[in-house]
Amino acid sequence: MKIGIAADHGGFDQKQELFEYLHSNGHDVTDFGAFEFDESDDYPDKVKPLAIAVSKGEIQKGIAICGSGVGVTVAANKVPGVRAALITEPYSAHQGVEHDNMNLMCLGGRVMGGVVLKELVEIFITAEYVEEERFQRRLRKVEDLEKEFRK
Ligand SMILES: O=C(CO)[C@H](O)[C@H](O)[C@H](O)COP(=O)(O)O
Repeated sequence: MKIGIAADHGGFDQKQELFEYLHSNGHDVTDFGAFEFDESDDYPDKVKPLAIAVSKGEIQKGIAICGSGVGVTVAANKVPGVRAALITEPYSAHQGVEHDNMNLMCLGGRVMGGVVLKELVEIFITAEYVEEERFQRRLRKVEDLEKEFRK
């Protein structure tokens, strides 16, 4: 499984730490930037390459971090095929994958840190989508929504 990670300035330090954590634990993880701290960078620019890679299926699990986690969530969900959510606690980190096939987990670097972030990442990357009819039906409806409003 390929994992991708990205952050703006609000999550830069946490992104560096999580990349090292995942890499040193033997995961296939790609850093999509930011590659240096720039307090004037903008979250849509920073999450876009990761969201595109998730959309193309090049990355199976994406992790995006900004200050609150809200900006990267909003931006990533504009890319077709991305199912991004802001995650702050363990239940949603696995249920979001099991029920909703969440493929991009968003985190707030200014509201969470350290061990909590690592725990949420562990839960997210180990969770698997459960192919039950009701979940499939709901995801088809999400795809229909996407198609309805696609230009
Ligand atoms: O949290 C964010 C968006 O939801 C961003 O990461 C920024 O931290 C936030 O917008 C604050 O921006 P600032 O330029 O650092 O004041």
